[in-house]
Amino acid sequence: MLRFLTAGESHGWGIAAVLDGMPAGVDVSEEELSAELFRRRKGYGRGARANIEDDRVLIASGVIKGKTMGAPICVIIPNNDYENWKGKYVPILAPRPGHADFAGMVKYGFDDCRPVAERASARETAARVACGYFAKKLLEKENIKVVSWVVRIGSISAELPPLDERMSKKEVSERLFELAECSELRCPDLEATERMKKLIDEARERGDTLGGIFEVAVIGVPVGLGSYVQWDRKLDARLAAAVMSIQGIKGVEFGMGFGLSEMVGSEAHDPVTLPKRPSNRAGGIEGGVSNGEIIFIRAAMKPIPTLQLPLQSVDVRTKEERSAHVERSDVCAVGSAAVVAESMVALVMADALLEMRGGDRW
Ligand SMILES: Cc1cc2nc3c(=O)[nH]c(=O)nc-3n(C[C@H](O)[C@H](O)[C@H](O)COP(=O)(O)O)c2cc1C
Ligand SMILES: C=C(O[C@@H]1CC(C(=O)O)=C[C@@H](OP(=O)(O)O)[C@H]1O)C(=O)O
Repeated sequence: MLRFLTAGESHGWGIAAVLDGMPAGVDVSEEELSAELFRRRKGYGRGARANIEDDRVLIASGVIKGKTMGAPICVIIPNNDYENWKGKYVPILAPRPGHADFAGMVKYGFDDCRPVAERASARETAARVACGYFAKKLLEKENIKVVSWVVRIGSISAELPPLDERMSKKEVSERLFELAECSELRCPDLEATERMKKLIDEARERGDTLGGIFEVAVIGVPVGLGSYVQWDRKLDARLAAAVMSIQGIKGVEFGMGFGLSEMVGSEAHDPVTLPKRPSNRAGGIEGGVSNGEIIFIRAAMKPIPTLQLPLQSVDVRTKEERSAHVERSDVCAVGSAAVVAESMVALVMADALLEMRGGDRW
């Protein structure tokens, strides 16, 4: 069983994670891990914090001579911003609508929302990406690859670029990913990227924020990961929970997802033909089990909750109406969320692979 826990607050000393259950013998490197962390941190629309952090990562345990040992892996990512916050306490007195502030404060009995904001923050996703890196390396040994790209920012949708009709779905996914890596928003449509950037600039000027939609594809998946025999073993349910757990994600669908509900069965389902099926409207999972096709996941992220032109809120001490707390923030982080989703998907896929194949060493 592959499992992980994270610890750490956004402006505390740092973020850490323990990943348990990685088999021995997987080649890993701090350089590659740092590159993954960079992919998450960068991106048009991110705030000033992204330039403060450099996400230098320490692998504190579980790796010897560049290979995993089968022992728990501990990763530590110091927060550079800690030096600027040390010894200071900035209370959050007016909960930000859309953030965890209000519900968290009531739940844990605080008299302001700062402790909530510190742990609810997506700074924690740096640790998820670190764990996801190890999962990706395990999957790579089985030629399974996880890729992602952004398809919408606010009201602007990407037109996915015309790709050669002779390309396989695998090649198409890989090409979309390559194009996404060239875009500051991780969107394969480079023309739409320019309009999306303008939309982000306009939102920033108005003191507003944006969300969007991204897609994740898992290529090279064998038949049989996950199971229909129990609800909590279904691969789609596990992947949906993993992606939904990312800060700001409000919807997840597989293949044609909600679109399938409008179709008749004869149009919706993918005929079974050998050696390959002609379509993949199911998105690679039937009955909670991978069916050998590419797994396609689409997820929606809501706009960032911290607004520079804030919504109405209430002072939690005086109970008087006032504007929500304002502080430094991202304007849009959909591309970063997509990288986090790749990591979460890789962790679920690696767990399902280990379940099916077993193995202490790889
Ligand atoms: C990569 C990433 C960066 C984020 N940056 C911010 C931010 O700068 N400001 C903010 O208010 N919310 C940000 N969020 C979203 C909040 O963390 C999230 O909305 C909040 O934790 C509440 O969780 P929920 O939206 O899932 O309910 C970010 C989310 C992600 C994934
Ligand atoms: C620090 C990260 O994301 C943070 C997530 C976040 C939030 O509220 O979720 C708020 C912002 O933090 P700050 O107020 O320090 O600028 C983001 O920068 C990161 O992704 O590394």
